[in-house]
Amino acid sequence: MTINASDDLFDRPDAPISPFRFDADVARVFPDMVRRSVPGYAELIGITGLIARRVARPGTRCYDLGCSLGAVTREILARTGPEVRIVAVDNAPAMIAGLRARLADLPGRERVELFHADVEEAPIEQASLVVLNLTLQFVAPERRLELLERIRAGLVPGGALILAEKILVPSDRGGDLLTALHEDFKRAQGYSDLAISRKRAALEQVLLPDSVETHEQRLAAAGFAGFARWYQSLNFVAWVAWA
Ligand SMILES: Nc1ncnc2c1ncn2[C@@H]1O[C@H](C[S@+](CC[C@H]([NH3+])C(=O)[O-])CC(=O)[O-])[C@@H](O)[C@H]1O
Ligand SMILES: O=C(O)C(=O)Cc1ccccc1
Repeated sequence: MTINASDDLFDRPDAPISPFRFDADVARVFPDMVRRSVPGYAELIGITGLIARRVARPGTRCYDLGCSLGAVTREILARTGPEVRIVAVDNAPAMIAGLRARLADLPGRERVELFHADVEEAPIEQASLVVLNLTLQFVAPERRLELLERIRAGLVPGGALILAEKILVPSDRGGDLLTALHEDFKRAQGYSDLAISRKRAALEQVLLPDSVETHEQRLAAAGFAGFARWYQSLNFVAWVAWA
């Protein structure tokens, strides 16, 4: 599979039908799609690596849940020592296949284990870091707390969860402004109005964002002792939480 094609999926006459799926067409354009759709994506990945450098411990594992093509996995690999293992999980076959191909000639790849699995079924053990980078938003809302509880239970002392999400903004002047600015951002990245509105429709029943308050209440309810919000760009937010 050739990866790194530019994302014109939602402009094509054969544009993906709703609902949005992480299939081979999406995998092919994913790096371009995510970079042009998530403001500050590169920074999000880079700082995740810096957090990994601080919290990853020899003899433990770092989990990249919903790894797609492994941007987080590769960043953790670059920032951690030889005794740290990385477990990358995704339930989309095209993503796992794409990541396997990308790892083939990467130094340190023997530290990475790939799993084609649902994050809700993946065992989480001896974890010094678990990353949910733009993944929890695709898990059924009523099962999100259970997943966070399982993650917390799998963390070693001193371990951390990184959670990054598109957030639900209030329908008020500030929230509407963030939503409009996200569309402006996409337009400035070269997406057409048609592509933007088709993708919005395709994601509607699939990507179900929670508000900042819901996320923070859930982190507390899952038993995390504390958290810090370390990133926001428009309607994208990231936290680090510790057990
Ligand atoms: N239940 C599930 N189980 C396993 N995988 C899942 C599940 N639901 C969705 N996925 C997978 O989660 C990924 C979400 S993309 C993550 C970006 C990446 N983290 C990055 O840092 O580039 C975010 C986005 O596209 O907005 C996709 O690869 C899905 O197949
Ligand atoms: O495009 C969006 O609106 C997003 O929330 C980001 C995104 C990026 C890649 C796949 C799905 C959603």
